[in-house]
Amino acid sequence: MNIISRLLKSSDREKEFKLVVQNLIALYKENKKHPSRPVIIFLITVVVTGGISISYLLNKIITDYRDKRDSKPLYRRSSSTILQNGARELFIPYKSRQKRVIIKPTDPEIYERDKFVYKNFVKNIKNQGNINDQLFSSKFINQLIIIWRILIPKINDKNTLLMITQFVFLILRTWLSLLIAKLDGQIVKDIIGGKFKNFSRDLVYWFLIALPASYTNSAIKYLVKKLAINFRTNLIRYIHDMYLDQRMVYYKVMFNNKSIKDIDNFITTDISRFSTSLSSLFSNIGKPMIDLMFFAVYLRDNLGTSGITGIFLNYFITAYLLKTFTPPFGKLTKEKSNLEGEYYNDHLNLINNSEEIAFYNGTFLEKIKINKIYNKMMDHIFKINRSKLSYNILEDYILKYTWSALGYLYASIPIFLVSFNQDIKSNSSEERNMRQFIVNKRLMLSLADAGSRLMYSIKDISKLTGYTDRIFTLLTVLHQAHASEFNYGAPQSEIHGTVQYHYNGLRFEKINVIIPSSNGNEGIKLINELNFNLKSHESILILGMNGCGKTAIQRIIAGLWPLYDGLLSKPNDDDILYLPQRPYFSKGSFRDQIIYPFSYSEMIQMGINDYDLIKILKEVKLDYLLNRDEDLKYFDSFHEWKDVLSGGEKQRIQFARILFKKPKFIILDESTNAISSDIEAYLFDLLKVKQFAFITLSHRPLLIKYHDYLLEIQQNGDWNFDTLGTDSAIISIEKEIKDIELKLNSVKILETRKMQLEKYLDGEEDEDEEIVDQNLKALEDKFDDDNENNATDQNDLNSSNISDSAVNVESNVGESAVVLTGDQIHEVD
Ligand SMILES: Nc1ncnc2c1ncn2[C@@H]1O[C@H](COP(=O)(O)OP(=O)(O)OP(=O)(O)O)[C@@H](O)[C@H]1O
Repeated sequence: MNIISRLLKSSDREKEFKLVVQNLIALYKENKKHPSRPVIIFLITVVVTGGISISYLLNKIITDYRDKRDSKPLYRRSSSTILQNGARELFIPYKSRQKRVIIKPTDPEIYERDKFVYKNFVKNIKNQGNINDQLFSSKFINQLIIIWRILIPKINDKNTLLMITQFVFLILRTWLSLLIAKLDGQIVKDIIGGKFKNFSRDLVYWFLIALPASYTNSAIKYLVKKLAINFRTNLIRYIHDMYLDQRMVYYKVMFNNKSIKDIDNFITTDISRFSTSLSSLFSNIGKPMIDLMFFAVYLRDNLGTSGITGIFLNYFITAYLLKTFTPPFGKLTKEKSNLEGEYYNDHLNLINNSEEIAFYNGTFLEKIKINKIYNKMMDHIFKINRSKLSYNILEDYILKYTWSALGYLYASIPIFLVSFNQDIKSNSSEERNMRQFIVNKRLMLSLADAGSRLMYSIKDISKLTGYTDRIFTLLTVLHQAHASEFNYGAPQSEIHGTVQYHYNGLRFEKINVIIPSSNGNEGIKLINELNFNLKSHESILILGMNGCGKTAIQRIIAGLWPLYDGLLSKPNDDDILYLPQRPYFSKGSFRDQIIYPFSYSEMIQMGINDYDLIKILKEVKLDYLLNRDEDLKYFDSFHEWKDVLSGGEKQRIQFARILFKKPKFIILDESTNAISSDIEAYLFDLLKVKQFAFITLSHRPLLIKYHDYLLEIQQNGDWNFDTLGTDSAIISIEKEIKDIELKLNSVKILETRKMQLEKYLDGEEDEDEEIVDQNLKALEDKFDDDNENNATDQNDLNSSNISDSAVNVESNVGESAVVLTGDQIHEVD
């Protein structure tokens, strides 16, 4: 009450205020007499870092104790089970127990929402025209903001905690630097003053302070790496969940008209570079910023406002100069990543197709190609280095030398000023000056170091703009291909076919089979208004010349190609098994090849064991493989299966997959052309006996006899549909007779030629040479005629290796101008 009444009187209030100010000034002066209080600061630091370490240790001891108490015997379990909600369940061995980790898939809603964000961004950029992609341009910042949502999806994310912890450590480190600078000055003062006792005490402080200092440094480095890994994992999960889901983006992406080259390189390399670059940028910028603030406040007391203004003016001029002369690192880095990706892919292509290239003797051509891209990459790297050279000279001159000189200048200002003012030189003032100089110099150097690190990070940001742009492009392209209304580059109005699911059969109604266009044009039509209906347990042979569009039908059924028009009725996707022209073999055991695309744990869940697999192998006549190799007996052998198995064996493994999965419908694309005819007949009979409904795509009329219907596709896109019934065997036999006649003819030609050659070599004159020539000509003409009639027949019997008959030979996503079908490749050969 007393105070309040006094406050009410203004004169008293004035007195009171003066008193407070006087007290404060006295306190400040008192404090100035003991400017260095390293002990207190040191103690606080030790308490803070000690507190963190002790709580960490306690936590560890408690969890270790709990682990021991609850420990269960360690047993191996499948490490990746897919739960019903699509989440992955992992069991990770952890100390003496197993840790269960659940990884939830990205919510599909997020993709639907994000799709529009990327779409609008691209639209806006288009409208705004060519935007500068250099440092801090709006494009970079906006791209980063959009990607940021993937890196840190919610505020209370563990990455936010990591960033805050990193921030705390950065402040702690700056604080420790300040402390070390003071202690440094103090030690020099002790030495000059010859105060051994103080010197020894300060040295002990020095060693003690080194403990939290080194801990802090390592902690920051660790946190930067941890954050980079977390960023990468978040991005990769987001991308994998989109790239590898039911919509088969990894396939469709090649039809995106904005497609990118070497998508694999984007996913495997660029994401890692982006994450590292971003997380280290946080500490690269954060630390010098904190340093600048702390040191500037401290130095202001010693150097005065004009000194500190000078320093900052210095910074701004430097930043301006460096920014002006910075080469476009973002663009250069982006281009470098592209070239590195191409170079890597060329090597990958060489390894993947080594046998084929070796047979063709294509080494020289491949070498030229690889060297060419390598040289291009090196030219580019040289260009970057050249542009860096002049920039580095400027950078070094300013940051290393000019700044140090200015640092000395600023650090000496207070000393000279004091000396000029006082003009007295006592021992104690010299000591004080020395101490102050040492402290100022150290802080100035730290300030310069902080400033230069901030300037160096201009280069890092510039590089980050390049990585960000690449990641953003990747995400945009993936979102486009992932959209449910993905239009394969065609105008949206072009795609209006209807797909009906859960149909107990397979029905095509007025479906035009069209090659999707990836450049926004209307696609090329292969088959006109196709109609057919296949019920369960029935079979159909789709016969046609190479490139007429047989595999295209399969692609439409599988949803890889769009349904431009008509109605497609099909069973559930789980009820259909597609056997591609080129069998695929995954990395894994022999068992994994038979049960593909199922996993071992799924096989167990299905109630199937290795004995059942042996039965299956017996049925497809592959059981001899099991006796060949001790490992194979137990299905646990690991090999490069695509190289180890013969063409026919690979195709028979495909039949084993049918017997394992037991689908209702099977689509076989040239799936028996490497199998001997007796086994081929046996396998088709097996399909009939087991009552599978199947569609065979082939150019071999010999297969007619195994089917109920025949769909013949003409070169012009027209087609005929026939019900075969009992006729099938007759038609098939007729075709076979023609085939044998054809072969007989060719043998006759060869025989006649051989006779001619023998006579010629024996030096005999052939009186009837002309007659022989005429006969030969007649035979050859007949051969050509027959051949034309049996055009669809010509390639069948000698196809020995199915792996040669690739469906597509295009290697680079986005370059799908013309794609050769398997047999077109043989023809070109
Ligand atoms: N992604 C693509 N881009 C452009 N054209 C393609 C693409 N895929 C296939 N084609 C073309 O479509 C046509 C039909 O291909 P498809 O694979 O259906 O032939 P096919 O009848 O199965 O031939 P084969 O009997 O040789 O296997 C071919 O001319 C092929 O070059």
